[in-house]
Amino acid sequence: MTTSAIHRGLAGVVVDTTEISTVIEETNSLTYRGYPVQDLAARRSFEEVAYLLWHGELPDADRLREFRARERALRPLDRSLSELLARLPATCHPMDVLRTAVSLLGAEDPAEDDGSPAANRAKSLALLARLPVVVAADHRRRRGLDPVRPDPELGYAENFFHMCFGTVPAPEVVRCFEVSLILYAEHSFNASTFTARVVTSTLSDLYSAVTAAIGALKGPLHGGANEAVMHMLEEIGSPERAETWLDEALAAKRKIMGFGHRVYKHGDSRVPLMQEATDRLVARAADPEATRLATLHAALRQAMLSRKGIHPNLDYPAGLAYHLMGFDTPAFTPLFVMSRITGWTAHITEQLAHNALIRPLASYAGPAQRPVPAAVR
Ligand SMILES: CC(=O)SCCNC(=O)CCNC(=O)[C@H](O)C(C)(C)COP(=O)(O)OP(=O)(O)OC[C@H]1O[C@@H](n2cnc3c(N)ncnc32)[C@H](O)[C@@H]1OP(=O)(O)O
Ligand SMILES: O=C([O-])CC(=O)C(=O)O
Repeated sequence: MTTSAIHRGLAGVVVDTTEISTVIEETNSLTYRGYPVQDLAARRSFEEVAYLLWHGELPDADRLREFRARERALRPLDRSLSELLARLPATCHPMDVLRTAVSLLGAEDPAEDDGSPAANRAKSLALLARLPVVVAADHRRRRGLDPVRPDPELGYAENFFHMCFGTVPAPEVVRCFEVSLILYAEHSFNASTFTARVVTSTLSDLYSAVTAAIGALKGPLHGGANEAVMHMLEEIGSPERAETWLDEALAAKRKIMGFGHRVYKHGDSRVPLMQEATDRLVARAADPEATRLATLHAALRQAMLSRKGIHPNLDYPAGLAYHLMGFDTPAFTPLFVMSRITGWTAHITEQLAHNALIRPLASYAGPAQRPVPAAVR
């Protein structure tokens, strides 16, 4: 079948409506359920933002208390998941660990899968509570350390540091992490969210949609870029090499990780806030290595702008921030998952509420119809 217009990568194609968030390219702005994300990041916790994305409104004090209590109670992992984690090869990428863990959680979920909004919200909350436990246990496993149990006295972000490192850093560091979680939570029909919606549109289950979304986020053109940014900074090595490295990389037609965006062409609305938070981490560290990395980071950003006029996306400052917080580079994209699970699952619910099977057309470019030759004997 031929079609008149082909939109490779679905660029510029509007495929559905959504009430969850909007990215306004012209004004470099992003709102979640109508609220500017910068204001949410300045005034609200990640748990409140998760509630907002799922329920459409911010929680009042009672609802927030109940939501937090339920999230904390759901954190502990079943033995089977802990055993599975221990059995995976140490070389397994943390995104593969997470994808496998979600698959197992789906296989073991005893809940009747009626796909109702209430059932899906309960599964979403369980994933929100448990994914950090998996990410932290895997982070420690790769360092040869035993897992640290979740602490129900600690908030979402603090508990995650506690499970990764056995301690909770200064409040400014926790806040910087929470800002990253809020900024990463939701971004309309990006590739991984769209993947989740495609899977959901076949009336498959929530775990299948999330497993597929993790696979889509892993790629370096999407969420995998935050990890790739750190590898790139390590490859460049020093601020003095930034310009020469960039010229060579562009001449070799390499994509520069953490730069460019399908929707924002004049800068990612989330970058200024994340960059400020990262700058605060650098100042706090007061460490020559952190200063050197930050200088290199700024030099590459400047060079990319002057050579190509291309701005950084959220993965650029987030990658450096996660490094400065002490996380291992391969764990950066799983941190993105811990946040985006909120957006993905909000979209799964929305897709189901007004479902239409997602099935585009293709313009055929293969050989014309021809007879099948006789079988070879
Ligand atoms: C949270 C997120 O997922 S944000 C995105 C994270 N991904 C990255 O950082 C990976 C690097 N960036 C990229 O590969 C791209 O910018 C994408 C995939 C994000 C967006 O791609 P598209 O919307 O398809 O932009 P497109 O590829 O058409 O780029 C337009 C032009 O800018 C160039 N360009 C865009 N981004 C980059 C980049 N990071 N490095 C070098 N050149 C780039 C393209 O080569 C193209 O140039 P051309 O017109 O001479 O061919
Ligand atoms: O919107 C996109 O295409 C990618 C992105 O920034 C995100 O998912 O946060």
